[in-house]
Order: sequence, then C-alpha cells, then structure tokens
Amino acid sequence: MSILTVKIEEAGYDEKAPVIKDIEFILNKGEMIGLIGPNGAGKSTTIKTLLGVMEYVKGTVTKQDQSVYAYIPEKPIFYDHLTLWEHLDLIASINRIDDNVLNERAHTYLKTFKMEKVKHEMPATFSKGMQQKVMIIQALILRPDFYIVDEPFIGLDPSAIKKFLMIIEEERKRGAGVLMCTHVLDTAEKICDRFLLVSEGKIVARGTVDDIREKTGLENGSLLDCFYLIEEGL
Ligand SMILES: Nc1ncnc2c1ncn2[C@@H]1O[C@H](COP(=O)(O)OP(=O)(O)OP(=O)(O)O)[C@@H](O)[C@H]1O
Repeated sequence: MSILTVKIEEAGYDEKAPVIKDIEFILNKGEMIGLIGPNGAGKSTTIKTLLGVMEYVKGTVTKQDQSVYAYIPEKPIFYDHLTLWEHLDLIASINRIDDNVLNERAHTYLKTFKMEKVKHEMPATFSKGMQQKVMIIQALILRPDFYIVDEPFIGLDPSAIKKFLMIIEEERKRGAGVLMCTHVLDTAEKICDRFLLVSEGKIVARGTVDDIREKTGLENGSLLDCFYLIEEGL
C-alpha cells in the first residue's frame, strides 16, 4: 500500500531554470527506498520538494490521508535557547503526543543513544554526532508513517549507526516507509529495497540492486560499481 506518491514534473529554485525533472515514484508501507546520486544531482532538491519548501514546483506530492512524516536532516537545526528535553517536549506538543507517551519514548531513545546525561543541556553546544542523534530521537518520538532521512551515516559513531539501523528496521516492521538519501552505498545496498539513482536532476536508473546490475551488465557488481559505471558513462 502506498504512503507517498511523487510525480514531480519539474522543480527548482527558479522557474526559469528547474533543477529536477520527471522524478516519479511511490513509497510503500514498510519499504525503504535509497535516493542516491552524485554531488549536485538534485537529491536535496527532491527532498525539499517532498517537504513542500521548494520555491518552484510543477507536479504533485501526495501523502496517504492523514499520514504523518518525520524528516531527519543532514544538518541539524535547533532553537538556541531550548534544552534537548525542551526540544522533545515541543515536538511532542506540536504533534499532540501525550506526556506519558513522550516520557516513555524519550527515555527509551535517550538511553539507547546515550544522551540521558545531556538532556537538560542545549543541543546547539553538542558535537555533530550528538546533534544528529537529537534529530533522530525527535523523529522517532513521532512514530510517523514515513521517514525522510538525509545522509544519516556521516557523523554518527559506528555503534549509533548500528542502533539507528536496528530501530529503523523495527519501524519498517511496524509499517513505516523510509526514503533515505545517502552516499554510503555499501550500507545502502544492504538495507534498501529499491533505489532511485538521480543524475543531473533526472532518474537515470531505478529498482532493486539486481535491476541496476542488469542495466549495467555487471552481474555480480556492487551498487558502488554500478553507480560508478552509470555515472562515468562507461
Ligand atoms: N539554494 C539554492 N539555490 C540555487 N541553486 C541551488 C540551491 N541549492 C542547490 N542548488 C543547485 O541545485 C542543483 C542540485 O543540488 P542539490 O543540493 O539538490 O544536489 P544533491 O544531489 O543533494 O548534492 P550533494 O550530494 O552534493 O548533497 C545543483 O546544481 C545546485 O547548485
């Protein structure tokens, strides 16, 4: 069952010069799609379009009725004068999450990511990885229908990556869909069901790793090998 249906004809920062074209896909319940592509390909622009913050958009982004999403950005953003706990409290009240539920979920995830000790400190003063963990905890507290995750693997320590992947797996079993943008292809290859390879604003390959292997003729190639071949036009 689809959670998100994307039909972007074109989008960009200026109507006269669209950056992405014909980005069309469906995200299903419990599915993880990897959005991959070289620097400047249009991945972040695609994400901004899905989030509804792009200046110019022609096309439609349709969520399943009432579905809630959570966005985990690559660059964390915080309120300077709020503590970690106050950030969680704010997110919970905006999304009408009951105090008891917030307490239970927050306690679990703060413990998992070893952030309990700093819960009354300002995230603005945290390290990059700690800030990334706060963004992840904020998203997990919502128990959303789908996640949009921008490059989760740069900044987190290996143990935090492992925990994040295990929780995301649980979330998928619950039915949550995940659209994940990343350059870390060896990890993506292991966890994503399908891929969208974007280059110069368009989808140049899509499907499972096997579909992409078939397209490149690399029968046993890794996703990285296939990516390299397609990107370099070999
Ligand atoms: N704020 C902006 N204003 C104008 N053009 C932009 C802006 N942000 C990105 N672009 C342009 O849009 C194109 C796609 O950029 P985008 O950030 O979507 O790439 P990306 O695939 O996310 O790359 P990366 O892997 O480097 O993060 C690039 O040509 C870039 O210069």
